[in-house]
Amino acid sequence: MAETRAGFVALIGEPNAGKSTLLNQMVGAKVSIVTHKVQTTRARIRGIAMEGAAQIVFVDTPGLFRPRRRLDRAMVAAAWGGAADADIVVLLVEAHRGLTEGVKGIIEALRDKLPAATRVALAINKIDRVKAEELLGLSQTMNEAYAFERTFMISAEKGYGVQDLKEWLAAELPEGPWFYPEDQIADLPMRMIAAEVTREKLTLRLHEELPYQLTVETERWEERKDGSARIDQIVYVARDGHKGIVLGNRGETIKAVGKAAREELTEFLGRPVHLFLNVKVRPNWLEESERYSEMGLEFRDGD
Ligand SMILES: Nc1nc2c(ncn2[C@@H]2O[C@H](COP(=O)(O)OP(=O)(O)OP(=O)(O)O)[C@@H](O)[C@H]2O)c(=O)[nH]1
Repeated sequence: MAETRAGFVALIGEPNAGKSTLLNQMVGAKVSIVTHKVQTTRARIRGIAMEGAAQIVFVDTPGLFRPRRRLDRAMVAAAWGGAADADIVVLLVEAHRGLTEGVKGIIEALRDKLPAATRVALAINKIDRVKAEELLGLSQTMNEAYAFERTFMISAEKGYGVQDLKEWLAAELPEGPWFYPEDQIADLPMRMIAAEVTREKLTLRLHEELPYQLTVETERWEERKDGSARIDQIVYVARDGHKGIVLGNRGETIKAVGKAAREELTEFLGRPVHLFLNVKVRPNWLEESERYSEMGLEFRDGD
């Protein structure tokens, strides 16, 4: 059997560049649309693609725009954090817009914010919107602005060039075991999305009180015969005191969070959801699993 490979790929680009469309093409599931609704500051998984013996884990980078407000700045910092942790970064630009001010800003940040060794490829998207001769000029202009390791011409919507990009990524990722068993990938995005929804509701409810050291995992997902879904999640906190904050007075905080999350999930899935939240204290979870939790990966002892 061929050597397995696995790694993280960050897709970056201006809003509207086509990141979700490209992801859907490569992952083959409409998962990224949903995650739009959930703005959080951590990098997380947008989707996982298998290509031959390689597992490509796409991490999300919340919009890389020019930040004005403090919150926006924090999100952008987190986005670059996600990119810095990636094995390969792919910058997606729009063929008909070219080297815009926004793209220039991103390129500047590529130099300033990422370790020098970071591998960066360019994907010129929406090539269906321009003439072939314009593309060569654009490719040259872009490569003068930054020394990209490779340049791909694609149309995420029509699927042109997407397979080439995917095969190249697969071949370039480090050798190593997969992060997920192949048969778990199918429902993984849903589990993660569900965890993100709950984490978002906790954030909304707790504001500054929210313990930084908090993570949500979907532990169980059961499809029921009556068409509803039962979802069990664990909210991990690092200290006893944090548990009290998350539960709230007589459990009212966690109840409200559960209700809001259940309503959103019910709407999203289009069927009834029974959501069970359990708050657990696990003092060292952050140290045990830092890289994994930052990436939105589930971490199990002994793995
Ligand atoms: N013509 C053309 N349109 C495309 C292509 N790829 C994406 N689009 C369109 O561009 C728009 C933006 O695509 P998205 O995939 O939502 O872009 P995004 O980068 O995820 O956007 P944000 O979530 O705002 O960051 C959508 O209307 C897509 O249909 C392409 O290859 N050709």
